[in-house]
Amino acid sequence: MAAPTVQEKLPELVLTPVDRLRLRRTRRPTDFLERLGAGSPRIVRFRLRGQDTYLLIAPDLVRELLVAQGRATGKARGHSHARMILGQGLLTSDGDLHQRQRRMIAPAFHPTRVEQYADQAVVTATVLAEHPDWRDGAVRDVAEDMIDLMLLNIGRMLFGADLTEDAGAVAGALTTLLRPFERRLLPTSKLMRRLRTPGDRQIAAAGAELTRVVERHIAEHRESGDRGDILSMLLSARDPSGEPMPDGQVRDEAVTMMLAGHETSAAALSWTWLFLDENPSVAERLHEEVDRLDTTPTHGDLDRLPWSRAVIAESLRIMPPTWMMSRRLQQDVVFDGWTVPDGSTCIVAQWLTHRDERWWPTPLTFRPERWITPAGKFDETAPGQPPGAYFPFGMGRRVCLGQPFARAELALVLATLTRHWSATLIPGHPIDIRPGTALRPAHGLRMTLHRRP
Ligand code: HEM
Repeated sequence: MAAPTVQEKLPELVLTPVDRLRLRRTRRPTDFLERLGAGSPRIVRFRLRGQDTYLLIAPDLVRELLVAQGRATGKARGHSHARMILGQGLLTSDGDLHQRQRRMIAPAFHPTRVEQYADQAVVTATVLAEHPDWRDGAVRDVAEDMIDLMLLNIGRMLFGADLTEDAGAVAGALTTLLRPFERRLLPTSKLMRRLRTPGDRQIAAAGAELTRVVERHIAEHRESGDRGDILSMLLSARDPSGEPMPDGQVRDEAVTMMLAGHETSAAALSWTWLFLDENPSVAERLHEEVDRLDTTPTHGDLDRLPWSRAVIAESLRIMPPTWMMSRRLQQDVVFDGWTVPDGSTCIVAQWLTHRDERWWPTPLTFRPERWITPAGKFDETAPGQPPGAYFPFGMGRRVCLGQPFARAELALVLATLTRHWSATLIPGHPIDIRPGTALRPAHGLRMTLHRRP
């Protein structure tokens, strides 16, 4: 059967005035996604700020967009705010520039380098585990501590340096970036969006602050030469014609990695602390696994940490730090027999697909055992989910460049910290999500620390 023509459009999901009112009151764009996904459609067409937009929920459609049609898509318009800070870095660039940059940067994520970065992350986590602020009975905002830890990790990995003194600038810039994203998906009025989002000037100021931090590190690297970190690689990289990366591009890539690589990982670990508190038997099995390690784990121990890896995989499934992604079609594409026209925005949402009972039995139950094979190994295909049902790091040409590092880092940091510590949420602490550039706990995570015997 021939695909319907562009004129025979997929019927539009029209939100009722009550829906719109309700959504206007929520701070959570994920509520909007859930409203669109109600009734378990595979694909939904709706109007977003006067534009035809398609939400692809079924795994095969997610794959079709991100993998099969990877060349026929670009980043959606919604990235214009992000470009004010990230410039033409990997996350926000498109086409030939993106491809050239990705090729030039890929060696920085060679497996031997990833091993070094991951082992460095363990060193940083050990410092936190032994920090005087982490004492038995102390109440900490664990989400904040995870942000600080990941900022230290990304600083070491990128600049071979301690980012602590720049933490304020980086965190402030992030917050500024975060707000427009939070409102982006909601069908609110233009006025509401303007009231709730920072102006261009504030965003530009946040970008300038980040530029200052990165430029200082570039200058220091030029003086000291190769330090074995990512910035050294960026400065020494050459394109096929032997040209180095212009300084502005190095800045954009470094800022991109600083932002892409720390908030996501911190969010993943924060939710994991909460899941462990809510699921004592999971925590117990984790403690048994990490107690079997004689010393602090290293990258070489990952095979001995299947449960730690399964806990992280399950956490990334239920609380995916990247909870949705968008693309702009650069040609007509047929999805499920419907022709989606060139120029349309397509959205895929980990928040929906990862939590859909069509592909995940008891989707909201935290069950790390899904990821364990009968032989007791961690395996990402163990749940038997269809391809495209699990994509915390994206898929296809633009799959997360930091993925191998992030997976190793998360499992090793978790193992390192839980060898010495467990944590319980303080009674009455409110739990809600804050879906910004990453899905974070809206009110932080105030937890009591318990030193393990
Ligand atoms: C739990 C941790 C992380 C998660 C969940 C995550 C998620 C993602 C996702 C979903 C994408 C694809 C975005 C899209 O296709 O539109 C992405 C891209 C990217 N990520 Fe990550 N990420 C994580 C950690 C990291 C780390 C640690 C780094 C670097 C040190 C990093 C660097 C990047 C870069 C450079 C891209 C852009 C790739 C491209 O467009 O070619 N990420 N990430």
